[in-house]
Formats: sequence, structure tokens, C-alpha cells
Amino acid sequence: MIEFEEVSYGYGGTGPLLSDINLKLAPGSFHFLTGPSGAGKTTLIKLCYGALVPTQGRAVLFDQDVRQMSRDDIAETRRKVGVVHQDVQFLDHLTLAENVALPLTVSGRATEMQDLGDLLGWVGLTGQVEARPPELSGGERQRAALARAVIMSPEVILADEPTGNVDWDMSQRLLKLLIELNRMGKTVLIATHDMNLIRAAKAQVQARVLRISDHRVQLAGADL
Ligand SMILES: Nc1ncnc2c1ncn2[C@@H]1O[C@H](COP(=O)(O)OP(=O)(O)OP(=O)(O)O)[C@@H](O)[C@H]1O
Repeated sequence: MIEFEEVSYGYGGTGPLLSDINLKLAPGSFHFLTGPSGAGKTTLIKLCYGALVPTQGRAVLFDQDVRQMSRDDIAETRRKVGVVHQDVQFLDHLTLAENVALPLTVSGRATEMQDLGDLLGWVGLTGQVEARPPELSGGERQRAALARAVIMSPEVILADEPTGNVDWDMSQRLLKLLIELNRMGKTVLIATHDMNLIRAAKAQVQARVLRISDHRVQLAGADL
């Protein structure tokens, strides 16, 4: 589904940030991505949905080499991948429900109010449907971001520090939602620094841990 063969990436001017990465996110798998700040977790996530193209090697997204994809192919890939960005951005003049429905609106698809209501109920935001983003707490924003990432029914969910600004209880709640998505068959990758979150997840789901270290990705051992 997402496969890297000897992928390297560098932001011009400097040496490669990521080097000779081999990885495979198989359908229905659950991965954590960890590593020090600045190691390249966000960069790797961007390579996973075609926002960046490897400087060397092959990134194969849904059976297509990203380098051979047209603009339409990339757009199609992005519909299959829901991304929860580290820096969650909403449009402040829209309500929470309108923000969550935005991917549907911009792709010209009708918003089924029942489905939107169900989705907001699933993330526990039914009471905030009419709220504007500045009125939301950090945990509410993160849950809204997750709802927006899954509204197009993606096959893969890439979550970049989805529990970065929330307390332990809320991070457990977000983790539970991501595990539920995985149980529905979605492929999930979570970038996080939080080893406690990884430990908590490993008791609930068969997760593998990828660690970026010295520009490379290693499959971390069982001692995490
Ligand atoms: N657009 C860019 N242009 C140039 N350098 C960049 C760009 N984006 C990121 N970088 C650099 O690449 C390195 C890796 O950044 P990245 O955001 O991928 O790391 P990260 O592991 O996600 O970090 P964090 O855990 O702090 O979020 C950093 O040194 C960053 O400054």
C-alpha cells in the first residue's frame, strides 16, 4: 500500500535528512514512528502521501511510483490518505461541523448530515457542532482534526503527534479512536515522542515501532 525502497530525502543545500529508507505499511497495519525532534518524522509522513518526492529511491503509493504520478494521481492518493497534521489548522469563520466537512465540500461531494453527526458523535463533539475553532480546547481540536482526516473514508491514517498538546486521559481517548479505526481495517501510522503512549497502545493492538535514528529508519525491538 505504501512502500519505500531505498528512499532518501534532503531539503536542498544540506545532506540527506533521511537516507536509504526501506519500509512497508501493509493494509491494516498499525505503526508508530518515533525519533528525536528534527529527526524527520513529519518529512517521512509527507513522503507517505506524495507531498514530497524522494530525492533518491522509490516511494510506491497504492502501487504507483510517486515519481510517475500525474497531478490527478497525487490528488487521488490524497483522498485515500487522511492526515492529522501536527499543527492543526481550522478556518475560524466556519463552525466545527463545517470545518470537519470541508474535505467533502472542496471535493464537491454532498455532506450527509447523518454521517457527519455520527462522525462528530464518534469523536465526542456532538455538543460543539456549532462552536467556532477558537472556542475549542486542545483535546477538542485534536478530535476534530481526526474527524476531518477520516471524513473521506481514507484507507490510511497518518497522525503527526496527534496527542502533542493534550493530557494523558485525552491522549488515551485519541489513541482509542485510532485503534478503533485500525480495527475497521484502516492502516494507521502515528508519529509520536511519547513512549508511554506507545506502551499503552502495545497492550491493545499489534503495533510496530519505527524509529528514525541517524537518518535511517529502524524497526525498534520489543523492549519499547
Ligand atoms: N520545508 C523545509 N525546508 C527546509 N528544512 C526543513 C523543511 N521542513 C523541515 N525541515 C527541517 O528538516 C528537519 C526535520 O524536520 P521534521 O519536521 O521532519 O522533523 P520531526 O522529526 O517531525 O521533528 P519534531 O519532532 O520536532 O516535529 C528539521 O531540521 C527541519 O528544520
